[in-house]
Amino acid sequence: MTPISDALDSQIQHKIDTKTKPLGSLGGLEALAYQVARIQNTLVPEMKRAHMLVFAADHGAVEKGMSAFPQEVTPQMVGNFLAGGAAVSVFCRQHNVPLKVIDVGVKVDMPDHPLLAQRKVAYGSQDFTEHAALTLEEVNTALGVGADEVSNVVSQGTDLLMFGEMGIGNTGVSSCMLSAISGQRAEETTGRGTGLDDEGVSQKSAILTQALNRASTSLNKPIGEWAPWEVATQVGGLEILAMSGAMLRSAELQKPFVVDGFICTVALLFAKQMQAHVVDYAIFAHQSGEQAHRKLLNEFDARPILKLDLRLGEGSGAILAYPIIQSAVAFFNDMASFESAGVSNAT
Ligand SMILES: Cc1cc2ncn([C@H]3O[C@H](COP(=O)(O)O)[C@@H](O)[C@H]3O)c2cc1C
Ligand SMILES: O=C(O)c1cccnc1
Repeated sequence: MTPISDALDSQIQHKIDTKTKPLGSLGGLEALAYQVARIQNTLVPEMKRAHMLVFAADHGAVEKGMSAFPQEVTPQMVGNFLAGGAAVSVFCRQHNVPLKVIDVGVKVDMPDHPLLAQRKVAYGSQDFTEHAALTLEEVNTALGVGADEVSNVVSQGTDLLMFGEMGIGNTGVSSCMLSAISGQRAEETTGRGTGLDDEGVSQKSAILTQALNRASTSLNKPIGEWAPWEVATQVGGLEILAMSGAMLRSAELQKPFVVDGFICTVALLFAKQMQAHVVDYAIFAHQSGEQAHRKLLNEFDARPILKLDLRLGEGSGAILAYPIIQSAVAFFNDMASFESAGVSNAT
């Protein structure tokens, strides 16, 4: 992965600073314009075509009681995305962004649909309280599916990738991956997901602790010290890993991508274990209501665009941030400079 070129850095900053506005007054929008122009390595960036890829999969440990909702909601919601009735479908339609759903591991077969890619790696993961969640081959296949889907979209032409997920139980799987990578206990990383009460959260965190203890014993290593492939096989999820693969390929192809909520940020954390520079291409859409997200964002030094207490996933926060990213590029390209508009600058 080539690091982003710094050749235009001072010209990009100069272009921002000479617009008809007090210095720095467009705040976070300036940082966004700077990031997109740097990634595209141009003083005239484009932000006209974006694509949303939603990865779907199931999780064996859901049967132990990790979510407020039953597993059959995963395929039902995939149907809803395809029919155009889900939140992400509605917002993508509003902004003219094509949506594609990729089945990487839903527990049942999904009927064919023009917006669905049938890329099932397995019929869900194994219950990670009892065994490793995935084989190494499944992990690599899931990473590869995410990467392939991004290559397809990039070959059609795109300025921005957005990723989303659907998989009942995947806030728990994300918390477990976060604990395994960071060494934080499950109590610190577990949240309410789709709406568990306090008792439900304690049960979820006990399940995650059981999975982390089982895997630590089998690897003979404490959490925080596992290799990335150990994290992925022991406690990973197929849609989360597919998003990591998609992020890594976006960065390789020098395309910016939008990180949605907590689950998507954990996918980025995993991708970062493989390639640190992937983070330079990430635009953080929002701070989710899932409790561990704020701290995780701080660790990335991220300044999320929105803070709406969304706790939905699907890529819904990413698509909501899209018009703001477009506005950042629009001001950078189209606003007058003090010189062009004949406006006096600060003395
Ligand atoms: C109707 C419905 C639509 C959703 N859309 C996204 N999610 C979100 O909720 C799930 C994660 O939460 P948990 O870990 O608590 O199961 C994921 O599928 C995520 O995309 C949904 C969940 C439900 C119930
Ligand atoms: O922040 C997220 O990604 C999230 C939170 C709750 C439920 N689903 C997703």
